[in-house]
Amino acid sequence: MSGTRRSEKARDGGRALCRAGRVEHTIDPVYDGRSEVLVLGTMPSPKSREEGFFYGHPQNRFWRVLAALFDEPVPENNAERTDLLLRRHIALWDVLASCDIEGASDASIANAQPNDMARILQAAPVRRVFCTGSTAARLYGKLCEPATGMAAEKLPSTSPANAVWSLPRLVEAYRAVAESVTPFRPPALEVPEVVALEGAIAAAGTPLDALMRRAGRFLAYEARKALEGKGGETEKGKADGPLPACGGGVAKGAAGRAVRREGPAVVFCGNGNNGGDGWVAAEYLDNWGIPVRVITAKAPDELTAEPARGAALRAAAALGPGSAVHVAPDLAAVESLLADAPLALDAILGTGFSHDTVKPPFDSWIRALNAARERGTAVVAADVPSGLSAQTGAAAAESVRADVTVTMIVPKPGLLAPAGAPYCGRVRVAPLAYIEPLLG
Ligand SMILES: NC(=O)C1=CN([C@@H]2O[C@H](COP(=O)(O)OP(=O)(O)OC[C@H]3O[C@@H](n4cnc5c(N)ncnc54)[C@H](OP(=O)(O)O)[C@@H]3O)[C@@H](O)[C@H]2O)[C@@H](O)CC1
Ligand SMILES: [K+]
Repeated sequence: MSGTRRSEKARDGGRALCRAGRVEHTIDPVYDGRSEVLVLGTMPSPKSREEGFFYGHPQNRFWRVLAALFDEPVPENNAERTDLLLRRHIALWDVLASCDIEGASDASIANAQPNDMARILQAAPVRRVFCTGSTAARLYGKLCEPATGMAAEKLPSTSPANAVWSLPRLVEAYRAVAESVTPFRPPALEVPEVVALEGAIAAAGTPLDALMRRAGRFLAYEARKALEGKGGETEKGKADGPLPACGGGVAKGAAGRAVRREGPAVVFCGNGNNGGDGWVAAEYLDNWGIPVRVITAKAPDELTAEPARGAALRAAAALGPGSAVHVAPDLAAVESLLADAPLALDAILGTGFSHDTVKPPFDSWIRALNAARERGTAVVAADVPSGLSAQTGAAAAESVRADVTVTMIVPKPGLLAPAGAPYCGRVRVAPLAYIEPLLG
């Protein structure tokens, strides 16, 4: 009963059915049996019809609002937008099935025919209905409410035309949506179960390289928050986008410690897929205006693990002139790069590691990282602090002490174990995919 598969009509962006003046809705609703709120617009704009998905205009703030509400990075494509909605138990559609309309002008709507809301309401336990603007709310009240018996709550439009509503105000107005859905708390899974889950996610349509992109973006998102000194706070109204490059001064770091902010962020990448997360994060940080120094034992074309190799090649090519890659630097160079770093990312070892000792050069990198943290560098770990067994929490002789650990998809037992927890700092689970239907 999934409403998420896009029809032939949707894939052609609705152009075939978009006659002059008369527009027919051609994008399938997003919902499933877990959707608890229904969010309705009026009718997709020409840009959305072209994109084949809701709120497709790059200036429309709908996706930025939703991402900020749930404290996660802004989704970048329609698969990620669908995933966000389903993960957060939100159904999305529009009030109208067809109407006469000029461009994206709600004011010009005439001869409106409503969508049949029973399609969603009979399949999903929807508790509240929200409309994203006055026209949608008015048309819903007139054309849909008599059939549904559910009143809709009016939200401000996220359209760029509604400039009087700033992004932070929009986020506050939309908070009722987030407060109406039941948060999903992912269970801790054993490492072999996590590997199996990654396979199931891939089989369900999100290949591992796409998953790694989401992982690295989430890591960069949390790292940027650590740099801003926001720690565990929910980011209210903050859009992804360029921030000023690191300037001078001192801010409160992720753990509330004083963090120096003079130099580029340092990203340590191992040779496996944990390193791949680091490469993607480096690319995002650089793209957001935060210069990085990537430290790697091997050049991207020497890596063999996939999808890490592809991620590293892409990131190395994308880094701007303010950033740099250091292949197999000696320890003095590593220490020098860390000397002024406000932020360091630990993407050396992840779930692939469970040993008593860490091999060179990674052992010396970990020592240097921990020493830098003692001097005020904020440390954000990818998936698990390097040196720690994600499965048991046992720490190797050299193990990273992190301020924040961004663990992918689900918590792992080692992060929660008494032996492992002190190394992790604040643990943030990155909800990279809609896993509820896959958990059996
Ligand atoms: N699969 C996916 O698509 C996704 C995966 N994701 C990410 O992948 C991570 C798992 O990646 P993985 O399985 O590649 O293992 P990983 O933790 O990088 O370690 C392997 C490296 O460790 C090294 N090594 C081993 N022993 C060592 C020692 N004693 N001392 C030193 N080094 C040692 C070993 O080197 P080698 O022994 O081969 O020389 C190899 O290079 C996971 O944690 C998550 O972050 C997410 O992006 C989501 C999508
Ligand atoms: K790590």
